[in-house]
Amino acid sequence: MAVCTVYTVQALSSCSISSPTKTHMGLKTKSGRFRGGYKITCSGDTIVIGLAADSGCGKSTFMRRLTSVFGGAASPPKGGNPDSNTLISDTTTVICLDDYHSLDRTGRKEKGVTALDPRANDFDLMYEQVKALKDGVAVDKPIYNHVSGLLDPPELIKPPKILVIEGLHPMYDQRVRDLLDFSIYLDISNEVKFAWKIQRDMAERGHSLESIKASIEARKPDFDAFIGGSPARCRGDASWSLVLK
Ligand SMILES: Nc1ncnc2c1ncn2[C@@H]1O[C@H](COP(=O)(O)OP(=O)(O)O)[C@@H](O)[C@H]1O
Ligand SMILES: O=C(COP(=O)(O)O)[C@H](O)[C@H](O)COP(=O)(O)O
Repeated sequence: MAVCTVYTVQALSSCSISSPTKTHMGLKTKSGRFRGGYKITCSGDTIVIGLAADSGCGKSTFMRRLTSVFGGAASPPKGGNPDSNTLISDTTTVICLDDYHSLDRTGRKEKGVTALDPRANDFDLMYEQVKALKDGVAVDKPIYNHVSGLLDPPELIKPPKILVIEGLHPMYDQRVRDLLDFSIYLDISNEVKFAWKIQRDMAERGHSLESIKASIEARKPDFDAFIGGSPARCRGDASWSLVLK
């Protein structure tokens, strides 16, 4: 059984959230029914949505599905880096906050920090670029390459109607958190997320089973310190649950 809890933060000044008669955003249960429908209405030009979760919890998968709900199939930037983490549809651009890692894989190893450690992430750049996009200004965003573990040359991101920032820490930095119009925390049980991570990291990122297991163990304390055990910094005051049996 997989248990998925979605926590939401109420909208900030320029936006409002209501439960409409028609579902605009929700999770589909196995029975095919949507639960917890929300309508997001914003007066600003770019709506910014934050999606937080640990590695392997299904953030990218969830966003691929959600972008098609918001309008059109999503694909990586055309003609760009094949290892880009960005997804673009007619209305929505999803950027992965791993692109703001300040340390690459070797750098993290040398310093003895995990990717979840705030010291491995450049929150100043994250804030500047999310703010610029929200203000309608294009940015040259770095790319963290999950295959090589290196930081690749930047890619141009133009301001979309809906900007989704997904990753480990969309709500950790107060300045970034204040830019969010709506935020979601995906809470997936260890059993499920570790199985998903192992399968994905072996198939798509070329990691060995042993190295993934070691990484999972090494990250547990930082998950508790900076994500799962830090509700004020990654979760809101409303909650939304889904149980898959
Ligand atoms: N809703 C789901 N149902 C079944 N498998 C899923 C689901 N979401 C994710 N997965 C599996 O988990 C793996 C990791 O998901 P991904 O979206 O890459 O996670 P994240 O972006 O949070 O690291 C995917 O490759 C996929 O196989
Ligand atoms: O925690 C994550 C988030 O990515 P995702 O949520 O997509 O798994 C990754 O492990 C880091 O970005 C480091 O990557 P690496 O695995 O290269 O060390």
